[in-house]
Amino acid sequence: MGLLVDGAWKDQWYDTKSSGGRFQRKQSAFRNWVTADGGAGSSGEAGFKAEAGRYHLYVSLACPWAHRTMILRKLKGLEDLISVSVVHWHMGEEGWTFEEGPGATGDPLNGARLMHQIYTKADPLYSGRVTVPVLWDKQKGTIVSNESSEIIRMFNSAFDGLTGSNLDFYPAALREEIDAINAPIYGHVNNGVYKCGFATSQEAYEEAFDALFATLDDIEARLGRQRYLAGDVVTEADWRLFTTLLRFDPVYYGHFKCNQRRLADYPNLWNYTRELYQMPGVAETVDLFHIKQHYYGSHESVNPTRIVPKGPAIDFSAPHNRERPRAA
Ligand SMILES: N[C@@H](CCC(=O)N[C@@H](CS)C(=O)NCC(=O)O)C(=O)O
Repeated sequence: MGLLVDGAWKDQWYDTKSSGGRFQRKQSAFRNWVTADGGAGSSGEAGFKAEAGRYHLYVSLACPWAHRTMILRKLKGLEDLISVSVVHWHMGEEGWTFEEGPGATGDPLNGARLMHQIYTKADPLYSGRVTVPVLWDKQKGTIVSNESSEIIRMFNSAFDGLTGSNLDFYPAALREEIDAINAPIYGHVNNGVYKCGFATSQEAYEEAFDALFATLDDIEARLGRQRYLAGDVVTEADWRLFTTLLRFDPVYYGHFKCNQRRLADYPNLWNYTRELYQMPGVAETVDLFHIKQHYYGSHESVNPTRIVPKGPAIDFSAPHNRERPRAA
């Protein structure tokens, strides 16, 4: 684990000393947008027009942020238009690598050995963390974006003219509702589990833990009133939450000490997670081997023995009752 400083790699764990033991996630650096006509998006530069075969996605199958982009790529019918490289699950001293292994593809596109070489190819003097997902432009030879929340919005609409897809996970009429629910879920759940797991003071851990479970309690109640987070239809808010929920019992409950309750102890959340998992195409984006190997094997300060637990036994394919959300 490390980061780039003026284009040079430094092996360094997250700094929590200056923040009372709190893990603080840095802002993503590349914030351009692919758009239907190549015009600029809400940040960054113009010049990234949606075209078949032009863009490439770098992901880890372990990573919940990258997982969102893989789900949207699948559901929006973008698999033939946007190619993918999958990094090796182990993130060690050199960060993410293209070492080969089951489910890891290497980097046939750029021939890189390490993910940080993709960042310095885009910006030789880049300083910052080397994260996935990364959306790469083959034509310009640079990174379009390394911010998953924005990549999924590009996937949701920019390529519709090419794919003919009319599925909309960020419909105009629900945007306010989606943005309002995304905010606490990002802060207390998606990032909240990391704040628990990477805390280096008791106080920081407990603060994150309490906020996480208070938010899960709120969502549990909401899912007793309605089928999905923003109402009757699946939106990006559901996919953003899903990738964290999927990892909850296998990883966050134990490895990140998020153990007030298991996900399986929340009737609505657990049924909802299985419903989303069972939607066509979604299970194919899930790789529990990469997920468990990555977390337990890569975070040496959290799990020094790197032993990967065999359990728990979970059946994401078991029937759910979400046709009748109120009944739970
Ligand atoms: N804000 C980013 C976060 C991505 C992120 O933190 N990815 C993790 C993997 S789950 C990563 O690559 N971490 C490497 C590091 O922090 O050095 C996004 O949502 O795209």
